[in-house]
Amino acid sequence: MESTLKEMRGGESVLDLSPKATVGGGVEDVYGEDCATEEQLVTPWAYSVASGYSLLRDPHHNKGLAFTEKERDSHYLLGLLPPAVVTQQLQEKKLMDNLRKYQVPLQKYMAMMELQERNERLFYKLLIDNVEELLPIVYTPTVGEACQKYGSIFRRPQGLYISLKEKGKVLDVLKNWPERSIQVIVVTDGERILGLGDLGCQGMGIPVGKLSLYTALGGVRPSACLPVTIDVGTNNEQLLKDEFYIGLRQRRATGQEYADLLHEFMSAVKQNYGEKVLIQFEDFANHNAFTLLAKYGTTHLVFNDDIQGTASVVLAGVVAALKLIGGTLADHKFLFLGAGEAGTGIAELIALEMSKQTKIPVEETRKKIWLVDSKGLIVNSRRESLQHFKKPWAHDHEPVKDLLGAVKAIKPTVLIGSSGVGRTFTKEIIETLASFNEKPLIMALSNPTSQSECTAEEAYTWSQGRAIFASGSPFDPFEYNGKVFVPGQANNAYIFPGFGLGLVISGAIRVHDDMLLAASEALAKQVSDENYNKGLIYPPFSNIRKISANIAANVAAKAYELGVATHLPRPANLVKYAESCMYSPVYRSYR
Ligand SMILES: NC(=O)C1=CN([C@@H]2O[C@H](COP(=O)(O)OP(=O)(O)OC[C@H]3O[C@@H](n4cnc5c(N)ncnc54)[C@H](OP(=O)(O)O)[C@@H]3O)[C@@H](O)[C@H]2O)C=CC1
Ligand SMILES: CC(=O)C(=O)O
Ligand SMILES: [Mg+2]
Repeated sequence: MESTLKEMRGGESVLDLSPKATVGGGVEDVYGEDCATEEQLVTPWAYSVASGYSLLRDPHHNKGLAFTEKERDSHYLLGLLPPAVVTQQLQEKKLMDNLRKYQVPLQKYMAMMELQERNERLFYKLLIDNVEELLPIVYTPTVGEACQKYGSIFRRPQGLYISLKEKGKVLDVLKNWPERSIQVIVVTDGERILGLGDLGCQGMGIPVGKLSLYTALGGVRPSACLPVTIDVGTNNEQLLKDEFYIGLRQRRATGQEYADLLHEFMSAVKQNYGEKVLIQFEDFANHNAFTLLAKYGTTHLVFNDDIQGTASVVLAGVVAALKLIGGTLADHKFLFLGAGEAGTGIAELIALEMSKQTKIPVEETRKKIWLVDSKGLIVNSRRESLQHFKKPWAHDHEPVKDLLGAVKAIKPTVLIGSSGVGRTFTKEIIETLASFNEKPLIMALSNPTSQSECTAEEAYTWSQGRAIFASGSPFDPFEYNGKVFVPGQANNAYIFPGFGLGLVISGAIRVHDDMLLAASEALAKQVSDENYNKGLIYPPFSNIRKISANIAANVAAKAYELGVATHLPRPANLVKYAESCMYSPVYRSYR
């Protein structure tokens, strides 16, 4: 190995092989075979060229019937495939026809997961070309049901499972993952999966789904994506009793035990993959999410999708909606149902943007924003008992016990649902909101569809067709009084793929709030007059790769401006550069 490396570097030895040398990290010697001391244990990695039967079973390289005659001959595939040779387009047509025959969304989900494990490029070709049709399958709402039933539908493991049993060995577990050059990790501990609560280890469906969007929507290579589930147990009694449950059968570890495992994971990731790997926290409960973000925000490239990605997408929707509802951001009054990660994250970014636009301090602009939690309106008299992330929102007001009371008292122009509880925007609430707003903006963000604060039909009907409506999970267009209303999807899926791509292409080492604002601005700019005419405040997902390239470019530009970009020199045209970096699912020809 030493001589090979020496040859590669023109004869100059770059490794310190002295007995003192420690096991190295980073990209040069990720697995430490080269610089380990004689006493240290190493992983016996072997590279081989896939051919024959193993080539057909390798999802990264398998092309099924699309292998050409020449490839079949030179890769020992003769006889292993029937004679027909087809194009990727025909494979796509056949699979879409088959998928459309399934009546049950979960069957479609399972068919898509099987495809991902059988032929990765074809999976991404389908997802990219049919994004609006397949997003509700690989993502919300179906992924929620898949997580609930993950144990029963489990066939082959996807992603990396790190449980309390691996305490002290997390670095070794990372080394078991077959890919070495990782750029994006999405990690969950499964405690707040969408609005479905604690699904423990079965939350794995979320990092897997999010990362498939990183590739399909943002163009990050699949091999650079690593889904991780940290299993510290579950407090979900139903799962603990479920014979098919795939996780640790114990109640959740908390306190120091929890913090230690998370810290070991964060340290091992940095040691193994270096400084520039993006770690996206996903669907952690809020009592851990804010702490983890604050703790690792200064030492790692971390991003909390539920707090920050959601904030960026909602701010973009609100800014775009101003064209329809009128006024500036600071002219509006916001009321949230739900004061957790999503609610307070969005509120803070809106207040920040208002402050930037008006030059009024953020402590003042926050006063335009009100939040309701399970105990009612967040007001000053509750301050002492509030969790830290709610305190900035405790304004002077008498106590109000519920949302209807808050709508009447505050008279918001914008109503945002981030409670995780379905059907909480009742007829009376929407009618009251519509009674003092010509065009109320209603965003029912909670996922999956069952947890949406109201349906599109309810929002349009109860506001007599005046509401501008967007929701976290998709709703079909709805006809009211002869007019078709198209609801937008206010989901962080618009942001995180492009945001992550922007970090990767600039080699950013830290995330900054200004990058969230940059992403938001890029998204809002993509809404066209044609979209506005349909009542949409987001562009269609069918344009998502172009949208992601623009978001990535704006985020990367901000990273360069802030001096946290390490990919130098800065490419002149960042949109073109982002596009040129995107993964294409088209089959490659094999020699
Ligand atoms: N569309 C999108 O892109 C995104 C959507 N979401 C969705 O938002 C929802 C919330 O997520 P997140 O913020 O992380 O969750 P959290 O658990 O952090 O916050 C939930 C908040 O809702 C409040 N709440 C719960 N039940 C009620 C109720 N009956 N009445 C009033 N308030 C209530 C809680 O109150 P208390 O604090 O008193 O317990 C808490 O403040 C989820 O459904 C999630 O799927 C999240 C991220 C992105
Ligand atoms: C969309 C998302 O991240 C959530 O609902 O948690
Ligand atoms: Mg989430």
